[in-house]
Amino acid sequence: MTSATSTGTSPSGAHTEPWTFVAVSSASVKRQIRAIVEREEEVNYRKRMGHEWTTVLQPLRTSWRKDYLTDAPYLILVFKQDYGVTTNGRRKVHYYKELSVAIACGLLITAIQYAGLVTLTSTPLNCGPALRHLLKRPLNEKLAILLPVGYPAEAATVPDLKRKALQDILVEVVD
Ligand SMILES: N[C@@H](Cc1ccc(O)c(I)c1)C(=O)O
Repeated sequence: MTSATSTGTSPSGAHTEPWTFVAVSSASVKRQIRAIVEREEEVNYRKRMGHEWTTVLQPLRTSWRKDYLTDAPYLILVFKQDYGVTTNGRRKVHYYKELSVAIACGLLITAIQYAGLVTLTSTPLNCGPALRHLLKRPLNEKLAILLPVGYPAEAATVPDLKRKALQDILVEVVD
């Protein structure tokens, strides 16, 4: 809850706040989300993604099986609002909506981490409409990301990812 509050302070194009955060703790809804995601991801991994994509993911040990969707106490689904609707029913343009939602997701991930919890950035391919429907979200909302949130399992391991060196990511322009 606190994480969503801090994320709601995120900057957005023309301050249109083009996001909706859906926090799911219901075990039965989490089960339904898992069924939708695993059904699509199995096809993604087996057919749609192709050899190059699945090969590059191998060190990260991802797969179509998503135990975390029912293990995690919370699933936060972030929806991007393609446009807003004013109180008198008119459409409101949402400027820079992709970038605004991406910034908000970054803040949310950071807030979760600062709260002592963990998450992962999951991007259920081709599941947006079914998840939007399940969660009764309106047509102007598109799923941007799904974050399972909780404490790490005792036996959890994470890949030992190396980061690019500072000189490879920072270009300084000085007088
Ligand atoms: N959406 C899939 C596949 C996936 C996974 C990790 C990743 O960095 C990338 I790029 C894609 C999934 O969530 O498993």
